[in-house]
Amino acid sequence: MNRSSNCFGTVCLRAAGCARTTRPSSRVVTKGNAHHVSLVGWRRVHDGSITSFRGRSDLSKAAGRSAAARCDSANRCNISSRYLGSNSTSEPPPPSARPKKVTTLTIRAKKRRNQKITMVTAYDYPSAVHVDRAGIDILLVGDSCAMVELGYETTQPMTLEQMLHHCRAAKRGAPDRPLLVGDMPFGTYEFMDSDVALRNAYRLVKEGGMDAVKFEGGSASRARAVRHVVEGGVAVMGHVGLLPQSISVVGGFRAQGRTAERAGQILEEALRLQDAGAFAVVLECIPSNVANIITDRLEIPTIGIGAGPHTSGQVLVFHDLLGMLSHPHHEEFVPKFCKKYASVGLAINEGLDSFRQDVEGGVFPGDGYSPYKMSAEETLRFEKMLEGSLSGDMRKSESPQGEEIDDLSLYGNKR
Ligand SMILES: Nc1nc(=O)c2c([nH]1)NC[C@@H]1CN(c3ccc(C(=O)N[C@@H](CCC(=O)O)C(=O)O)cc3)CN21
Ligand SMILES: CC(C)C(=O)C(=O)O
Repeated sequence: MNRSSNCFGTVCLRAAGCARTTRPSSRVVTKGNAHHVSLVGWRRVHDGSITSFRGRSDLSKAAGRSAAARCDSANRCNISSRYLGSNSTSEPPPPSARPKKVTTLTIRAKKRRNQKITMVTAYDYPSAVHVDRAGIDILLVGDSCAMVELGYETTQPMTLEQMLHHCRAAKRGAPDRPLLVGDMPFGTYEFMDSDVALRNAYRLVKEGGMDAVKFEGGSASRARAVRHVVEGGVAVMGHVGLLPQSISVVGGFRAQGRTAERAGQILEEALRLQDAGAFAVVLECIPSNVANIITDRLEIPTIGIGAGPHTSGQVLVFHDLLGMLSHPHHEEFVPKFCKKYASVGLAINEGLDSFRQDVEGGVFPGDGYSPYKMSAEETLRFEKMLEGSLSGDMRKSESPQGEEIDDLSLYGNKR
């Protein structure tokens, strides 16, 4: 076993749940030829309380340095051991160290305490794991999935079945900590009969594993549906300003609320959604001053996208903020309000290009990536068999590796 993984199995396991380490948390200690990482510190957990931790892991010097760095980053990132691939999980994390579930109450409390709320979209297992690891408060399985994952030009084609498929994958990636919000797809909640909305909201909760659902729009009839769904026991996030699902009415993905009348209307819609029981509301593509006033007038938090810095929180699309969409098909949809925090698309292009070059040039796999060997004895038997000197019966003869195979895990590791 890689000695540095001790650190993940014991120390960082206890660190799961911390949001921020408030004292230095790791130190590589060298005594003669022995090295270990000493971890002692205090951390603030998600409910705001402070807790202490202490740990030690014996390491080689190089592994020590890298483990210390990884543990520090684990502390910062608030991750649980299952995401770190720990293979020494004999010691379960104490309940106090488990990641604390973000709830609608947590979100409301953050606004009251003047703490910014973070929300990022994720549509599948790996992106949900990443969003969870980064300590983001709210994971939105948004219907922008239709555009960034499924290649549609708008969000309108997304079906409830497609949404459920993506919700289930995201849920498997982030089952414990972030608040999971699923978008109600276009055509699943607008009917005058609010029971349709309630029925579909129940599906996102029961089959998709979502904690809450999001509706676009703040008309009186939309607010009635929101009230009905909240009364039915499903938390609802509202969404005003630019409503991408109504693109055929609006005419394009562009800013809203730039006249006094329209800004007043958006404020009214947000107040109506609050009154109907929404726990938060997204403000999309509106001027900063308008978002500021709406945030001030509302009791519930506002989550902005292209709405300036004064909202209670911010949301961005996963692919946009990570710079994944360097393909021209995507680039035309990346909004100008989006800051790119990474160039993942570039890294993907480079990786794929290198693979192609390596295979075409005969460089990959080479000896280094051809791990499966046949013993000299079996090679000889094989050669003889090919020469036709072995009978069919002998081919079935017990292989010396037969028992060993039983002892291997699905991934070929020795148990
Ligand atoms: N990748 C992605 N990111 C998003 O944030 C996002 C989606 N897709 N799909 C659904 C909606 C659509 N969004 C968008 C997309 C583009 C602009 C944008 O850049 N609009 C330009 C004007 C474009 C025009 O006039 O046609 C602007 O100046 O506001 C705004 C919001 C936000 N949402
Ligand atoms: C952009 C966000 C707010 C959204 O609604 C989506 O991702 O669908």
